[in-house]
Amino acid sequence: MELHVRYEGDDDPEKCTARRLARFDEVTLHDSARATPRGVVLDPHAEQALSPADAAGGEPAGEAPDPGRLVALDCSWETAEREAFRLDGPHRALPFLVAANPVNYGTPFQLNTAEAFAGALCILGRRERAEALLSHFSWGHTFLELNEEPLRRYADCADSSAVVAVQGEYLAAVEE
Ligand SMILES: C[S@@+](CC[C@H](N)C(=O)[O-])C[C@H]1O[C@@H](n2cnc3c(N)ncnc32)[C@H](O)[C@@H]1O
Repeated sequence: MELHVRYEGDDDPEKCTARRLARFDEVTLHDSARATPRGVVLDPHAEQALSPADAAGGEPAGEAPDPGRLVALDCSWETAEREAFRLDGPHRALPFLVAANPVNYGTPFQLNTAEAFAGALCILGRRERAEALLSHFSWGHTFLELNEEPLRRYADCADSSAVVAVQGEYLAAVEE
């Protein structure tokens, strides 16, 4: 599965996970929306949750980009408003997952780009690729440990509704 990043460049370049992943040839950076290829866009504002049904790249059967693409927007959370995600392809939000990176440790939903790709890859059944991505970060294994159970359960879901139902259990537990 190809991993693409619309790189905004408004965050600290020293801490930017997308830049680090690009240095290891794990992702391709693009400096405009036009230059960014169509794929499943990881968008926290999206109406629909990512599910294993998106494994074909979010395209109708027979029209999937081979081998499928995931796209993230790497920007600061201050500028990550709905309008910033004008990128081509079906938009999907990641379900309840907790950040493990030192900047946002323990915060649900607010993942960095490496965590977002890794979470998506696990849900889409590509756990080994997720582990490879996270191996470039000292905190990487912690993301998989913290989210072990939800990631396994989301990956067993048939579709987005089932993912949302599982997510509901974690949200209820947090609110207790
Ligand atoms: C806002 S940027 C912050 C990147 C950070 N500067 C870094 O160094 O990784 C994180 C990106 O990961 C993806 N992402 C993070 N959390 C997400 C969620 N809950 N649902 C969907 N995508 C998410 C989005 O593409 C989002 O724009």
